[in-house]
Amino acid sequence: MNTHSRIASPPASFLSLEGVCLGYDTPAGLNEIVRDCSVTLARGEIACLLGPSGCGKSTILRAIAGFEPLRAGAIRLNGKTLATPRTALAPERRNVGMVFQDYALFPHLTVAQNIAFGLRGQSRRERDKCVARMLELVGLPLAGAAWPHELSGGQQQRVALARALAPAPQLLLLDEPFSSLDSDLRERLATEVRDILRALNHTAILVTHNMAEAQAMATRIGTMAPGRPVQWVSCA
Ligand SMILES: Nc1ncnc2c1ncn2[C@@H]1O[C@H](COP(=O)(O)OP(=O)(O)OP(=O)(O)O)[C@@H](O)[C@H]1O
Repeated sequence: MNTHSRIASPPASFLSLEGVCLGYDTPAGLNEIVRDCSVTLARGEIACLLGPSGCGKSTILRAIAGFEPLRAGAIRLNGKTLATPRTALAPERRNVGMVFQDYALFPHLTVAQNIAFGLRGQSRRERDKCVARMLELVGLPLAGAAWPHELSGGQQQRVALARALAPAPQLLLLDEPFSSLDSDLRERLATEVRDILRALNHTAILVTHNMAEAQAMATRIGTMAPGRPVQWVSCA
């Protein structure tokens, strides 16, 4: 018997943060916000960052997206180095999508135009097909012609998710995407978004203050506290 066949191979690394340190320059010197954040995610994992206000959760997402320089460490995605203290791939070349707390839909564009916004390189036909697929995916198949202000908060957040997923990013970053919603809707939408991401085998990092939300969504939870390395636990 081939003994190697009985050895389970470790999950392939899709996203890795390796000893990442982040901070902001102040007149008094560097204000270090994130000290030594390390984690490796396989494709399809959903990681949640939990921690008190101001501990640096959004700073980590911004660094992955390309909007904060690394003070130490490295970030790699699907075999590509996104950032080290000496090199940084431009945000638009990272293939990373983001969803924020306030939806950030363009008010002067319809729902369909919002979703199509990141698809400018494609033909009209391809764009229309992708928009229809995304609307179906987030449960709003008839909302394409609506304006953002005609939708509820939960519907707008679904459109924001559709817009982020439309260009097929390799990684999705969600910064407290449910926090402006009431608690019932918040719970329902968290579960829906988890199911959508699972169906697509999508890798994502979610920032939240809410432990129940993290437990409902995550395969991995990173707990942050000021000045301490991020502590990661795996969820069943
Ligand atoms: N551009 C900036 N320049 C200087 N300091 C900043 C900047 N952005 C954030 N900070 C500081 O970095 C710290 C971490 O901010 P960050 O937004 O990452 O925290 P957070 O954990 O996401 O907080 P919250 O849960 O309130 O959104 C805060 O003390 C904040 O004041």
